[in-house]
Amino acid sequence: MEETQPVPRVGVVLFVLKGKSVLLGRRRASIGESTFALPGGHLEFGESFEECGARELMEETGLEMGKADFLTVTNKVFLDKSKHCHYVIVFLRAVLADPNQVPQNPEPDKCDGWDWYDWDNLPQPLFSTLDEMVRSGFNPFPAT
Ligand SMILES: Nc1ncnc2c1ncn2[C@H]1C[C@H](O)[C@@H](COP(=O)(O)OP(=O)(O)OP(=O)(O)O)O1
Ligand SMILES: [Mg+2]
Repeated sequence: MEETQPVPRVGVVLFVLKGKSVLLGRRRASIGESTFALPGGHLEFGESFEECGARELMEETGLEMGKADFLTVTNKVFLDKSKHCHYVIVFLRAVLADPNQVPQNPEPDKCDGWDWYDWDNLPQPLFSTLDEMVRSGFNPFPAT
């Protein structure tokens, strides 16, 4: 019988910025359980990064994405207790279409809820990839 080899997948993740804050939610999922993470998910066949980001943001938070820019990309192998997987993760910076929108939690099985957190006072523990970026001095805000 032919065995399916695991392959790398593409994730698109958003730094949604509002003033000096970023949108984070506490994950309820196999990878990064209980950590604070950015909204995002798997790139689907035929999607642009922006389309994927806007779709995942709507599915996970009910928020409508406004302008988005490419920030960076990482190549990450997760050796989680429950699951081993490999992602190329594309990070975008985005703002909301309407800054007064309030995040909802349409997928309570995947997230405890979304809120805005001051970049200078982020909650702990952060999702591993985000934690590594913050520790390395990464800053998602546009240069002023
Ligand atoms: N905040 C994050 N920082 C870095 N990588 C992330 C982040 N969020 C997700 N990823 C990476 C690792 C995840 O396993 C992968 C897919 O995202 P995840 O949120 O687990 O999928 P999903 O359930 O939202 O996607 P789908 O709905 O498409 O199945 O992307
Ligand atoms: Mg997700």
